[in-house]
Amino acid sequence: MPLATPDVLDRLFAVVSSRRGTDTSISHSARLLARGRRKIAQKFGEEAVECLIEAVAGNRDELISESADVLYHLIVMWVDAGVEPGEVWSELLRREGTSGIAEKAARPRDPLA
Ligand SMILES: N=c1c2ncn([C@@H]3O[C@H](COP(=O)(O)OP(=O)(O)OP(=O)(O)O)[C@@H](O)[C@H]3O)c2ncn1[C@@H]1O[C@H](COP(=O)(O)O)[C@@H](O)[C@H]1O
Repeated sequence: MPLATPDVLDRLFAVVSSRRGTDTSISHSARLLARGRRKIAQKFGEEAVECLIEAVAGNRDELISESADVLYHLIVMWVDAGVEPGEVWSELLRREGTSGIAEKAARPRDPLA
């Protein structure tokens, strides 16, 4: 049994990638990928909204479950867009140690603002 570590995201990405172009009657990922980018984006948006509803309601267990749905649908979106998980991990690594407050303060000022 694999460990419950973030490696599960890399494994999930590999499985969803392998489903592209396969039988849509046995794979939900294959079905979603076949339905196209707009549907994939719509499903991600729906899952994100369900997730935030549980967060606001303070439903901890449902928040965990909906978070897993969001991550699955985000990964389907990456597969469709040709984004590799490592590219996102690299972006997170690049940001590591930089406070969001400091990053925002360092942005060029909009002269029209
Ligand atoms: N993590 C998930 C996962 N999370 C959610 N879902 C499915 O996402 C679907 C969401 O259901 P909805 O009714 O909201 O969406 P829908 O069926 O597209 O319906 P409509 O919105 O079109 O009406 C359900 O069928 C869930 O089972 C997932 N399906 C698959 N996985 C993982 O992906 C792997 C590959 O799955 P398959 O591609 O199905 O083999 C699995 O082994 C799992 O590890």
